[in-house]
Amino acid sequence: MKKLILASQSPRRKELLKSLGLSFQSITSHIDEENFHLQSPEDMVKALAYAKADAVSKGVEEDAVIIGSDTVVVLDNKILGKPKNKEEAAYFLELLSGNMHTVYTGIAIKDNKNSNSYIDVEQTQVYMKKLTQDEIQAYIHSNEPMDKAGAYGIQGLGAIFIEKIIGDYYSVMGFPILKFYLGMQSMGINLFDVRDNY
Ligand SMILES: Cc1cn([C@H]2C[C@H](O)[C@@H](COP(=O)(O)OP(=O)(O)OP(=O)(O)O)O2)c(=O)[nH]c1=O
Repeated sequence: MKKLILASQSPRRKELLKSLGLSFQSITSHIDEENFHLQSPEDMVKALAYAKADAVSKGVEEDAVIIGSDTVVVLDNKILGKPKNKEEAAYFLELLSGNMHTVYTGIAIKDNKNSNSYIDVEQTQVYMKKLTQDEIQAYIHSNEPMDKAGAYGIQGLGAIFIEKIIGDYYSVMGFPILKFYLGMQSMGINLFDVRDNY
């Protein structure tokens, strides 16, 4: 039976995959994300998602399917990853305040048995309300921004700042569920069978 492996340490990705009723193991990949910064956001998140899956695939058994994902926030051609400190989190939130930005999430699935892979990217537009300095500081104080691309979490307290989104909510959270389903399908793996048998 094939084994499902999530090449991620992200609690959000684990939670979303779990919500589909899938059993999986998660293994953290150690990729130097700095090497991927010169490309377009689409290419960057696809390359990073694949690099994470590929790195983990090398250390696991042949009969495994490995899933990698990567998320960035983009505003006016500026790529915002995870803030390095609270000052950078405040800077990111000031940029996003009152504006529309795009969240890009790449997904890669690699079947270790035949080396087949699927790589895709989802884009979602997010509209954030105008934030006051007090709101920015109070939000940073909650600590929620620190491990998240763009310094906010749509699924947590950050939800209070979101006016609307156009696109896939789960992709903003870090894992594009529909693309995952379609990707598995394109590789000849039926998620309904996986739920029951893996
Ligand atoms: C925009 C946004 C991002 N995020 C998160 C999803 C990702 O975990 C994180 C972006 O960082 P990533 O570098 O994509 O992933 P990660 O380092 O958390 O985990 P791994 O590389 O092991 O898979 O930002 C939210 O949780 N909510 C949001 O609204």
